[in-house]
Amino acid sequence: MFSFVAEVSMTQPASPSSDDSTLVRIRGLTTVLNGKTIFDALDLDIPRGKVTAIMGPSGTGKTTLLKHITGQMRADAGEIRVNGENVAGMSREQLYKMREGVGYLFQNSALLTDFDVFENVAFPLRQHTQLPEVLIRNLVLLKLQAVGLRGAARLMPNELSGGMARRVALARAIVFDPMLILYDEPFVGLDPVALNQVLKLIRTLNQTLGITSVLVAHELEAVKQVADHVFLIANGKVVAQGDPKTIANDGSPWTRQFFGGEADGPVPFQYPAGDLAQALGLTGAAK
Ligand SMILES: Nc1ncnc2c1ncn2[C@@H]1O[C@H](COP(=O)(O)OP(=O)(O)OP(=O)(O)O)[C@@H](O)[C@H]1O
Repeated sequence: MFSFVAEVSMTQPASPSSDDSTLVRIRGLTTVLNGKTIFDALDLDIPRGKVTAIMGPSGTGKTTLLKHITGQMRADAGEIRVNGENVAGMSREQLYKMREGVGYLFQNSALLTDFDVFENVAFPLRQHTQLPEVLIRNLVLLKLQAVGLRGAARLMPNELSGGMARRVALARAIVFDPMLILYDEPFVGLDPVALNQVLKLIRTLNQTLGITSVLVAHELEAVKQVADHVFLIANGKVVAQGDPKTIANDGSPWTRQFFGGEADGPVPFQYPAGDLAQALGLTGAAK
């Protein structure tokens, strides 16, 4: 389970190999799941203090990549450095501390249904600190103010719209001022107004709190508005990258298929499978 808290751990000195402009450095990442190669010597740098979008066809490994970054899933080979520290080389305690510096926003918001908005945001503070009640109250109200929902503090999750729920989850994810926020499909199911509010919020938080943001998303128009840089991943590698406003027009078969929504192209429609006739027991049978 990811921690929502973030504190001092990410401020530890980075190793000499870390580059100040890169918060997450991925080299030669190789992952094979159930015999399928998900990442094939993937190299990728996530710039510090920017909004980076990870895009790619369904099943290409975007969520898996987020799990590798937090050490929730181990790769078969390669290296991931977060703030200069090698994730694979971390002890359980170091990993736990590193995760404390990461806010994670799930697609479904994952609010605790029996707690009101205030208590949802207060939850990580109560779980991980011994702060006095007055300080908890002030921290929670400030985070709710940041997402525009201080007035909704006493509402229950079932009284919130989808967009509001996502903003509450965001307030909770930033309650300890993380250095890195990972958003897994933050735009799914939002109406245009809520979508614009969430986009504005991601941008504002990124700028005002100096957070590094990584988002996995399929919506190119939304990504164009919020991201500084896009990585398009397919077949286990980065197949295109760049400024979101220009990447869609680079003319490569990958971007044409992915951003143009073409059914046919480098991404096969069929998940890899054996011979159909054999699977149906028809091999050798008369036609
Ligand atoms: N724990 C696991 N064990 C085995 N296979 C897994 C595991 N997690 C994911 N996979 C497989 O890895 C591949 C990548 O999954 P992942 O969820 O990372 O893709 P994604 O790009 O996020 O997809 P989507 O856009 O549809 O959400 C899929 O083929 C999936 O079936």
